[in-house]
This record gives sequence, structure tokens and C-alpha cells, in this order.
Amino acid sequence: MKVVILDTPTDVARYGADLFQQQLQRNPASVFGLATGSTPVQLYRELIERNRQGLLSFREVRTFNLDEYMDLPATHPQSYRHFMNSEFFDHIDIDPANTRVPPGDAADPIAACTDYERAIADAGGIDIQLLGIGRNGHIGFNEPTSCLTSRTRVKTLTRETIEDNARFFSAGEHQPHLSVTMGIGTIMEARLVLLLATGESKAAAVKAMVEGPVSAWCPASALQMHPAAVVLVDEAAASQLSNPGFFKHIEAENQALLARLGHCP
Ligand SMILES: N[C@@H]1[C@@H](O)[C@H](O)[C@@H](COP(=O)(O)O)O[C@@H]1O
Repeated sequence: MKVVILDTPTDVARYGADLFQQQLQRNPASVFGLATGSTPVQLYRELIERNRQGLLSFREVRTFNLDEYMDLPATHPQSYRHFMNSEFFDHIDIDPANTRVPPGDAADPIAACTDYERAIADAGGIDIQLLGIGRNGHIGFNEPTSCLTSRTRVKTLTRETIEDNARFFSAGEHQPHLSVTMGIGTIMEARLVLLLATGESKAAAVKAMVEGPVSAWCPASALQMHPAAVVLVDEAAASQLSNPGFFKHIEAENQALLARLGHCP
């Protein structure tokens, strides 16, 4: 996996936006897998600004989101559909009909998971799958002990996740205990996986993902087996890596080679 250590979360967002922009230059009708959470927000804002400046367009793009809560209406402020609309889709030139989230509100979510997988395949697969990472190494809602070849399915949220989320729901309000998430096998089929991690709270998960054994105990470690996994971290999220200088040296050499060959950085 390619680990790029950058100074700040803003540098992480800009580097990630460059990868999306380069992909759109190769194929304006690209298919993107998108993520929620706080980490990707700065990247979305960078892409919104570049779209506003006319540097890129999402007019022909199709998107599939990584995960969604079950039993939350799409209009609920805590639903990932609401998050994506308010943080990204409402601010770019994408056709809302081309944006999909996992079927958390389906009458039969189990059957709808198969449809979701088929829709991704029918779109030709995912060009860039954007990920965040949980403090325990989860990706999407694939929590520790998730099968490393799993597909889109219904998953139970951990007690920690439910407790972490409680602050977003009022007393007595239904709080989801289940989710629908792309599986790790689904994620691994993307042509490029782009994982962002920033802040000290992710340092242990980043270390386990990059240096630890490939293990269901750290679902993100599966990315060690992906041929095109790019991990963008700031100094804080990289702070527990054994040899950060090694990754910085590789990135400098890589950038110099691309510049010499006249390729996209
Ligand atoms: N289901 C989401 C994940 O997709 C996300 O990556 C993770 C980290 O979120 P944050 O980036 O806010 O730390 O939170 C949730 O569990």
C-alpha cells in the first residue's frame, strides 16, 4: 500500500482531490465510492470548490456510498443520505439520480443488498473507493471480526458505535442499531482505494492497518492485499508508524519520477 504522510488535514484533502480530478480527466463518467464521517468533509469542500471553478465536473459521474444506517428515513439529519446531500451532492453538478446509498430504508434490506451489489457491477465497478477509518480499524460498518471477503450486507453496530452516536439522537428517539454496509470484498474490488486518516485518535488504527498482520481484527489491514491502495495521513495520524521517513522518501522519489516522465503527479 502507498502511504503518503502530509503536513495537515488540508494537504490530505488537496492530495485526495487531485486524485479525483486526475480520474475525471481520464474518464468524465467515472464511478466513485464515497464515505461519510468527519474526515472526508474537507475533501468534499475541495471538490466543491474545484467544481465551482470549472476545473472538474460531476455531470456524468455515478456514486455509491459505503454505508447507511437502517430504519432511518433519508430525510433524518443523522442519515448518511442527508449527510451526503448537505455536505456534497447539493453543491456540485451531479445528477441526484446517479447517487446511490446502501438500502437502509428498503422493505427487505437483505434482498436489497444483492441489488446494490448488482448496481455497482452494472456501473462497471468503482474507479475510486474513498474510505475513512474508525479508531478500531473499521471501514464502513465492517467492524473488527468482519469477514475480509464480505459483500454488501446488514451489520449490527457495536455498542461503542451506538454509544458514540447517542449524542446525535434526542431522548426517546429511535436510534439505529443496525446498518447496511459495503463489504470488505466489495471495497477490495474497487480499482483504487483511497483511505484518509487525520488526527492522533487514528494513529493506532493506521499503524495496525499499515504494519500489522492482515487480520479481521483490523478490517482496514485487508488493504495490504489491494494492488492500488493509497493511504493519505497527516503527521498526527502517522505518529505511531515505525518509520515515517521511509514513506516520505518513497513519496519524494515517486514524485520525482513522475515529474521526470511528465506524468500526472
Ligand atoms: N461508518 C462510518 C465510517 O465510514 C467512517 O469512516 C468512520 C470514521 O468516521 P470519522 O472520519 O468521523 O472519524 O465512522 C463511521 O463508522
